[in-house]
Amino acid sequence: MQGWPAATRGQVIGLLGGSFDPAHTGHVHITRAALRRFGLDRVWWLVSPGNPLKATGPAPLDARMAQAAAVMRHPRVAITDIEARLGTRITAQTLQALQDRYPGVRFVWLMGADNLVQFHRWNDWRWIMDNVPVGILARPGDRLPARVSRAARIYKSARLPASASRALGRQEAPAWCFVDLPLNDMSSSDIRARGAWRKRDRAKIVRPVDRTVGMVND
Ligand SMILES: Nc1ncnc2c1ncn2[C@@H]1O[C@H](COP(=O)(O)OP(=O)(O)OP(=O)(O)O)[C@@H](O)[C@H]1O
Ligand SMILES: O=C(O)c1ccc[n+]([C@@H]2O[C@H](COP(=O)([O-])O)[C@@H](O)[C@H]2O)c1
Repeated sequence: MQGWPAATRGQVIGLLGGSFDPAHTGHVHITRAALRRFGLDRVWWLVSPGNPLKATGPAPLDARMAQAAAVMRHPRVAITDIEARLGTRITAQTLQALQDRYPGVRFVWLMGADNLVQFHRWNDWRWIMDNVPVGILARPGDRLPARVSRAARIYKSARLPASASRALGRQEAPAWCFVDLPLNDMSSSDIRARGAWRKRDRAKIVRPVDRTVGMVND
């Protein structure tokens, strides 16, 4: 979307950061689950200029934004290039900038279980835990490793049971919650490995690379 998404005081906004290189049904699936399970008013996708821990850069931002907008169509979900606008790619900095820009709005950081496994390698990851509630969504292969990850162990006492997940956005940080959900095994790296993304003229792709997307969005 162009410009800054609207939000009003007291709203709970889930932030799903990602390379989205390309976006796929797994992203759609967890976004819809997050809206429901974490009681969110909105979800904003933060299409990243580039993951600070990945050596190789993603496809051009415009192409990833267009693909993401084609895949994720939902009245309560906005596809944004907020990090490019802010000039940030480190999540802690992005969150701090958003808190400054949207006073009174409650943000929840969303991520798949694979990211919890290596969360302790992120820049200022403890700042994130201490300042923003975190919602974790199950991902094939990563449910168990996530639960025993370093971040999960260190912040064990801040874990909210899944039965209380809808309260996550109203909790004071540190608070995190892991929810199980029907698994979706899509991944961007698989799509890239199949040549279904990078080998095309990415700037022109505006339709979903995965035909099941229509069903998921219905
Ligand atoms: N199938 C999935 N199930 C659960 N979470 C997912 C799934 N796909 C992506 N995610 C989560 O969505 C966020 C953005 O993911 P990202 O854009 O990196 O896609 P990806 O498929 O993980 O890409 P790659 O394969 O290149 O690592 C991350 O928090 C990731 O954990
Ligand atoms: O801030 C960090 O150090 C950091 C390290 C790794 C990943 N992230 C963010 O995590 C999100 C998921 O990244 P990715 O590449 O797995 O889609 C995306 O918003 C990244 O910017 C952030």
